[in-house]
Amino acid sequence: MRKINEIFYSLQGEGFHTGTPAVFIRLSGCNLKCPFCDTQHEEGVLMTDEEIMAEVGKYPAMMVILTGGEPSLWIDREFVDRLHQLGKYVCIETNGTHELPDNIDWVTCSPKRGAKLSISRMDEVKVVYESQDITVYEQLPAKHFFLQPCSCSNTVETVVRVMQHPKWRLSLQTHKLINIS
Ligand SMILES: C[S@@+](CC[C@H](N)C(=O)[O-])C[C@H]1O[C@@H](n2cnc3c(N)ncnc32)[C@H](O)[C@@H]1O
Ligand SMILES: Nc1nc2[nH]cc(C(=O)O)c2c(=O)[nH]1
Ligand code: SF4
Ligand SMILES: [Mg+2]
Repeated sequence: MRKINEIFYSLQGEGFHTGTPAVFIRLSGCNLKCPFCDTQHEEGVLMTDEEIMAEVGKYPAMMVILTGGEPSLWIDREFVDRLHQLGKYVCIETNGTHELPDNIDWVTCSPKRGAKLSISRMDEVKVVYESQDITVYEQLPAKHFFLQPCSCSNTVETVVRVMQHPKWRLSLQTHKLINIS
């Protein structure tokens, strides 16, 4: 059984896959308490993997995004395999503090200040911009680097910082801009 906060169908709003239809599986619970966190994830219902797969199977999208809370605390290789058996491409949104199963297709790592990283593989880095030094993240082993305004509040500052550090690209939370989930 896994504690599920919500399963919903939307577009990936952020980062490299922005605009791609995806089923989101939001697992409940996190090991961090980021002051800016935009997600209420503590509530949830226990579901079997069969129930989760049945819900995911209702939607036509190929992409599944595991998020939370911190999904790495709650998922394993077998869970990812089951999604693969449904023909899904499995992405994860993680703070990077906990190891991941090695069969995930796409890893989005969003490092948090003061939280030590424990993962060695990531496809994209997505930093929530709070005026911190972003160059410390530039040695991470990712192909893509995104800087994301915090709660859509500091977009101009984020644009300026990206233009000063062109290794980075702007990630907007586009779902918030168009009022979808
Ligand atoms: C809610 S978190 C869940 C996954 C994981 N715990 C993590 O932090 O990566 C999903 C994404 O939203 C980002 N995020 C959280 N609060 C935000 C905010 N207020 N503004 C912009 N991005 C935010 C996180 O950094 C992460 O990239
Ligand atoms: N549309 C949409 N895209 C997202 N990308 C990452 C999200 C998350 O909360 O992890 C998220 C979300 O909550 N909604
Ligand atoms: S790690 Fe992610 S889910 Fe956990 S508090 Fe921070 S932003 Fe929210
Ligand atoms: Mg979100």
